[in-house]
Amino acid sequence: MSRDSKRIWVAGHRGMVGSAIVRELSQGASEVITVDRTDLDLTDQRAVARYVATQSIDEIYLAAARVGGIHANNTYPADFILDNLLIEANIIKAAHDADVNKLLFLGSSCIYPKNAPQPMPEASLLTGTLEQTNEPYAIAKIAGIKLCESFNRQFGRDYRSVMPTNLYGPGDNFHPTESHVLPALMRRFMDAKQSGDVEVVIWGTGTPRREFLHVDDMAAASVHVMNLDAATYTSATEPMLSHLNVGTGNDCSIRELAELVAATVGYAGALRFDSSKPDGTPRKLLDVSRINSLGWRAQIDLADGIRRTYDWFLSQGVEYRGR
Ligand SMILES: NC(=O)C1=CN([C@@H]2O[C@H](COP(=O)(O)OP(=O)(O)OC[C@H]3O[C@@H](n4cnc5c(N)ncnc54)[C@H](OP(=O)(O)O)[C@@H]3O)[C@@H](O)[C@H]2O)C=CC1
Ligand SMILES: C[C@H]1O[C@H](OP(=O)(O)OP(=O)(O)OC[C@H]2O[C@@H](n3cnc4c(=O)[nH]c(N)nc43)[C@H](O)[C@@H]2O)[C@@H](O)[C@@H](O)C1=O
Repeated sequence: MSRDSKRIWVAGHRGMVGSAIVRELSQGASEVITVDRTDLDLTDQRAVARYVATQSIDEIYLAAARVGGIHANNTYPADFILDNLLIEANIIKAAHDADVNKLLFLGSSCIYPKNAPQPMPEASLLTGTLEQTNEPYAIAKIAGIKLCESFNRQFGRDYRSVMPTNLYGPGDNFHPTESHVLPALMRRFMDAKQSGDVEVVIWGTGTPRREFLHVDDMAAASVHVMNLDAATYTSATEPMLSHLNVGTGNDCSIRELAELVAATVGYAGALRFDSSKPDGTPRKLLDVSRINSLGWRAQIDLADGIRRTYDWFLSQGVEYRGR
């Protein structure tokens, strides 16, 4: 079958990353297929098997997951481990059974040990203990990598994995407590500006460091990795036979991020750090030398990405909290 006639399923197409992957793929000649959660619950093994068996799929982008920030992960650990294990196991098994040979699994940089060397190379996987606030989610994501790796080893499949750093952009979740830091602060600063509040509370000490990648860069990286020829991907991921990091290679402190978001929103009040809230991992910066050497590099600078995200957020109307 020629590449032009590929039929590609994007699982999680309504999410921030899935919708960006759909936008990216729509620029090419492939046929992109999607199915709403109301028609297919991805935690339902039989339903997923039926769907994949009947769709003549060539490739799958597995961007569906239960996702949330530090508070959501810490509050709903059972949901985060169980839903993610079910979704990835159901889709990967259904893909294999239906002879879908190519799949891209999206993991997360939280798979690496809490005190991994910085920047964190792919080889630091399983070399130490995980951050407590998201251990259940991280274990599910590690299981996803190992599912792909194991189907490759046992059955010769071409199931690839990418480990994104912290992402942001259009389609993000702006919920006040369940979201990630960047959209949470964007909304909080906007609300504070509108109501004239003299200070805004930021969780934790402000000292943890994070790396932020715009979701359009993530979508471009996903398609880039999926389209590498098999020999290139395999040699790039050795000796793990599994995953590639995706990030910018730069990080900043939460305080610096907060200052940047406040400036973008135009909030001029004070920042108060609430150290009774968890900081999570002290630093999460990915070593992106492998993916860079394969011809992909992040394009969107953080200040520009935050500005674009804010413009998009404003365009959604004041009630928008997420999907
Ligand atoms: N956001 C981030 O900072 C990061 C994300 N990632 C990874 O990237 C991937 C995408 O994340 P992101 O786009 O941010 O997450 P979102 O929450 O924006 O999207 C997740 C998608 O999964 C779908 N989904 C969840 N559960 C089910 C289910 N039971 N049945 C059907 N569909 C379901 C959701 O459907 P619906 O919209 O209908 O609810 C949604 O479309 C995930 O694997 C995540 O772990 C990795 C690192 C950082
Ligand atoms: C993508 C990644 O996302 C989560 O891990 P995280 O990197 O800790 O991401 P976060 O965005 O939630 O927090 C980053 C930092 O920011 C601080 N912070 C300040 N104020 C707010 C705030 O208002 N909301 C949030 N969420 N954090 C805040 C917060 O205390 C922390 O120090 C996991 O789900 C993990 O599993 C995962 O994969």
